[in-house]
Amino acid sequence: MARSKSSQRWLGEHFSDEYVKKSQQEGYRSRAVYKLQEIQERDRILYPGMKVVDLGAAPGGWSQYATKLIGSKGRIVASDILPLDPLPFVEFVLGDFRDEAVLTEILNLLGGERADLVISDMAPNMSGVDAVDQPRAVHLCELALDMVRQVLKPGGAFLVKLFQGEGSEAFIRDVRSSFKTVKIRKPAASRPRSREVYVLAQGFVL
Ligand SMILES: C[S@@+](CC[C@H](N)C(=O)[O-])C[C@H]1O[C@@H](n2cnc3c(N)ncnc32)[C@H](O)[C@@H]1O
Repeated sequence: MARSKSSQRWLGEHFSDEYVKKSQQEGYRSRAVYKLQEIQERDRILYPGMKVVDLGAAPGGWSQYATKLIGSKGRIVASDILPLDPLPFVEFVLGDFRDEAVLTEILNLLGGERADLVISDMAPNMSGVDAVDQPRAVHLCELALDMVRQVLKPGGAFLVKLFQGEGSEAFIRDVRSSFKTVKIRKPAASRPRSREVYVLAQGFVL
């Protein structure tokens, strides 16, 4: 099958990327793991025994990394539209997180307790047309925030990928209305030319 110039460029960058090589050497399923690792090293959001919800978890790099830090007494409920090859200590819900049934299953797996942390690395399928992609991406973040308000315990934290552009400042203001502190992180593994940043919100106020 013929590949477009942009997909050829993506593949070229992907395979020469130092984080791709590192993830393959270290047995991680994605290069995205180094974004979470850098945030963890700075902000210490993961700790033993905690309950974590990982939205948009496939192929599973973030969940893999999180299980190492939360240990056997912790719990990870991961969810994605795409299937996830099983990971030890990770409970998985297949489906669109916007479906009521997915939310119900996540809540069931949390065993009647709220989560300490929700992480979301979700991104919509990009069309390449900014006027279409940006509102879609921000809307996904808003829906993730709605879900967070239903599953997170008071004092809990939320880490979410956001694309800077139209609507992103309004989303950050919305996050601020429910959390004591909100920080923006741009890890080294996040490609400089990408407008993606991570919003880290801590101290959830119910
Ligand atoms: C960048 S990947 C996540 C990578 C992951 N953090 C890792 O380390 O392996 C984004 C994921 O978001 C998922 N996603 C996008 N929209 C979603 C939705 N509405 N519900 C559930 N998952 C979604 C995609 O299927 C994709 O697997």
